Amino acid sequence: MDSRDPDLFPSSYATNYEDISHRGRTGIMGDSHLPILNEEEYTDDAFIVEEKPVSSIYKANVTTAGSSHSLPTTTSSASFTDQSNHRSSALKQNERQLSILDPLSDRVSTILVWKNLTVHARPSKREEFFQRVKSYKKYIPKRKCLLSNTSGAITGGLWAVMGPSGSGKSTLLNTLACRLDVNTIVEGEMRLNGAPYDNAELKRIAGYVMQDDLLNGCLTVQETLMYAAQLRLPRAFTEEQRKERVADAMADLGLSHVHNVIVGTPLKKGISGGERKRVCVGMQLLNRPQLLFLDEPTSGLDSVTALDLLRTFHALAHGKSQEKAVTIVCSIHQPQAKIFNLFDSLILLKGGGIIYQGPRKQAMEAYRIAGFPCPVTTNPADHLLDVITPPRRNPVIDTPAISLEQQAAIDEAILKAQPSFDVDLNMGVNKRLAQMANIPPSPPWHKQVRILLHRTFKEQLRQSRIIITSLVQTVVIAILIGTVYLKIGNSQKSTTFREPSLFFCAVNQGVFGALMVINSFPVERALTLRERASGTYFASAYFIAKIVAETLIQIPVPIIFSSIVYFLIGYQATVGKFFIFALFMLLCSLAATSLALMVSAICKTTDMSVTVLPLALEITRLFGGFFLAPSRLPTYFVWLDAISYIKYTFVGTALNELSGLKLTCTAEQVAQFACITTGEYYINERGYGYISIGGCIGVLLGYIIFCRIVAFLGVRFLKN
Ligand SMILES: Nc1ncnc2c1ncn2[C@@H]1O[C@H](COP(=O)(O)OP(=O)(O)OP(=O)(O)O)[C@@H](O)[C@H]1O
Repeated sequence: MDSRDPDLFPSSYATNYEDISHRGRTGIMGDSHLPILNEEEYTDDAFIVEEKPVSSIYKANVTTAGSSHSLPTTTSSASFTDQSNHRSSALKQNERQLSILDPLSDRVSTILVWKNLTVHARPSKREEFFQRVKSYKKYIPKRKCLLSNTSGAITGGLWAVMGPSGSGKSTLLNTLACRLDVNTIVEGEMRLNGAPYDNAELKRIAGYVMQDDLLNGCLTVQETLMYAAQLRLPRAFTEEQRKERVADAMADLGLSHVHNVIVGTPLKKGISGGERKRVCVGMQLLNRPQLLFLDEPTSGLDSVTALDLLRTFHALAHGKSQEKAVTIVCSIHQPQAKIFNLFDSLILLKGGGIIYQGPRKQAMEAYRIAGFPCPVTTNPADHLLDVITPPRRNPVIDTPAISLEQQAAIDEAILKAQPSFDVDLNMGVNKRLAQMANIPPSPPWHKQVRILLHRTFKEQLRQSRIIITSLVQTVVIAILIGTVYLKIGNSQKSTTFREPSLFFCAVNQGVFGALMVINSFPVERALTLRERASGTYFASAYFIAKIVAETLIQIPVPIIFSSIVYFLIGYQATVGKFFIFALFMLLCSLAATSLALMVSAICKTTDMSVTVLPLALEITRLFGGFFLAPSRLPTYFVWLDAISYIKYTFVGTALNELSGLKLTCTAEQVAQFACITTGEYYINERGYGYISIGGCIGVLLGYIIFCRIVAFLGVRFLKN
């Protein structure tokens, strides 16, 4: 069978191949008709394809490959031998492996090895339900295979994990970084410098930068890095040393010129996309990790920024000093040629299996041996993916698709064209003690609370526009309510205004705060989850700092509201009663924000939260004690009534205002026996007396504490 056998390559692909082969060969021979190449783009030796009898090698490969339908994995090319009982020969073996795998192996400090790694995803509850319904008694849970029996090693330098969309790049990265979803099952072994590792251990020596850059938009670059340094660096570091690390990270990443610029929010422009990505990397670099995982670092960046960023990564991976060299692993989608040429090594994935692993330059050689030399004018990264990605059938231009057999033969040929190597789990075992010895822990809990409190205050004050707007809104609404019910006095008529005005005040304070929390918390939660995943702080430290800072910032609003409303409406003018009224407004406002916090911590997304919260608010209003007096409430609604914080605010303020109230009557009202002289009459008539003022305060405090505990549990345990 020839490499251009029409059975193996349908017409369109054969033409394509013909073209590839022709151009490849003319390129080698220096055909003068070829376009003059941009030196930076094409000087890489990956493009210089040596002339060899390609077709014979390919022929041998595809003949043995047969017509297998299964996707290839590295196990087909690697023979695994357990050498744990032969330490010295294992070390020699290590060196040999490293020299095959990694051109920079002499300066490697951390080696990550995995063997027979398989990852499955369990079906979601919904999928499982439908599968059960469909198959009834014969139900066998169907798992989706995300990675199938892969083995490999990551050593020093800059690594690219490439592959078609859905091939498992992020899954491989997340598995190695111990960051998989909870619905996944991992089988196989992973070792770091010869020892099994877990998330906690990896956090100490590795960083992970996710695809989307979640950062605090209102902090500057320097502040962002400084807070990260305070939270992540060992407690023995002095403030000066932390500043030095931050300055170092900014210098390494080319961020010094924007150190004072805010990161930016969708409404307020800050640093550029590439700079945001650098800040994320900088945060991970602060504790000098030996390993850095980056998920799609160039996504969303223009080509110049992407190239610039990758040059920075290349410089970091090849560090100025051995101490500073970081092994960087990036998952990346079809990089441009200049970016591709910056990578030292490559892992090429397809359908959850590894098709190629080793030095980048060698990949082109393997493809050439397999019969697919890269044409000189083609981006090598595109070529690597094009060959392993079967073209889809296109009925419009009548392109026949490649059959599974043909594609499997191509994959097999590429696998066979690579030098085989053994994956030894003991690789790097001799480096372990020197590199991973006791790293001192980061700051204690109370210090984390202090740092986070400082950060939260700073963020809130930077958003002073929101605080000022909320204060202005409070003043305006307080004046409006005050003037609508202006000076109600003590006449018999005043009783028709007193309770509605009290209820309106409770509703106002009980809704305002909730709306602000519901919109902002889900974004903050996502950022917190990410920071905690990097081991930055404890969930409890974050939560306490958040609660304290927000409560302190929230206090002025109900106080200002009460001061305006109370005196404009003219409730009983005694100091004690005013303070009790203001206390109820404060508790009502805190109960509202606590409810909103709980809803958004449980619902997790803004969309879900804004659907659930209005229902909860409506219930608290409906059962607020005003539309339906507590004495007339049907028993089957008692439980809904019990969870309405507005009711306890309203009843509490009504008891406060009506007790001791003296009402005046006209002579006519006395003559008609229509004169009620005390507020207590209304307390009895409406049934407010079933609880005391202290009882209302106690219930509101209990409500606030309960909602905050549930919110904390949501933040602590709901991770996705
Ligand atoms: N937790 C999961 N549950 C179910 N399926 C999953 C899960 N994680 C990944 N997958 C599936 O596994 C396959 C590989 O996903 P992965 O995100 O690793 O691919 P990728 O190569 O990074 O893709 P892309 O380049 O498009 O981001 C996809 O088909 C994806 O839908």
